[in-house]
Amino acid sequence: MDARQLKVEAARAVLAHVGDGMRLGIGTGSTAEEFVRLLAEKVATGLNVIGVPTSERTAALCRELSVPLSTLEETPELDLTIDGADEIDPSLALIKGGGGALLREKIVAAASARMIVIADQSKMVETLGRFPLPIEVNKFGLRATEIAVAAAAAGLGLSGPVTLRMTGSQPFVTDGGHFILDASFGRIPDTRALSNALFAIPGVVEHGLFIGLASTAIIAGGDGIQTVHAARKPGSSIDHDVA
Ligand SMILES: O=C(CO)[C@H](O)[C@H](O)COP(=O)(O)O
Repeated sequence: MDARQLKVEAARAVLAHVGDGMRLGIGTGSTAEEFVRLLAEKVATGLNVIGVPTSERTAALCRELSVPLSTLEETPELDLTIDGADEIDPSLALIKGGGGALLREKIVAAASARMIVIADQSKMVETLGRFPLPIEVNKFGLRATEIAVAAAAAGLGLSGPVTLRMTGSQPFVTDGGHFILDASFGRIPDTRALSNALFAIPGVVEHGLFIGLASTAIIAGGDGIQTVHAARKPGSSIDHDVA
């Protein structure tokens, strides 16, 4: 199976968690889009759900496929968010934001009772950090924020290029009107410490470390679907089921 087919399989498997009447957060990216396509088929045959999209891109696809939409203003409490990820570690901490939607993705996930992340097996890592960490920053004071991000990382023994994300010759601008810095720090042993250090920088709007948000990961691989549940209490173990 190629990578796209694995994404479709993960998206198909998560449909089992979607019930009638649910208020859904709908993620961004190629895996989330496979989910939207399958969800639209269910909606067309009578499933009643309302979706809050995490990006303009996802909203456009939902509209095109007639998936009913709401906003977080109208529907501030959600039952379930389904989203992709750039990296997933065994505790279900994530790196997200490869598609530039991390701010809305995190707001929507935090407003949800549960978040299920869907991915192909290439996204699983032992320690986050192979994928450059997206950091959403205010346009004002960009250079000062870049310097502060590098200094915060250095304080934790992390270093590496911090680059402004571009679209062609122009900086990439998020749906919220911000820029994104992609930080290639390599392995991040203490994600919580880096998260705290980044939030201490005034120009940082949000970062792509999602810690303690995903309750379940549905991972598609050559051997089938693996469902991983986050430990409910600190220190308790992670359950792995292979279906
Ligand atoms: O965080 C994201 C967008 O901001 C995506 O979920 C992440 O980049 C994974 O995308 P894909 O499913 O295309 O690999």
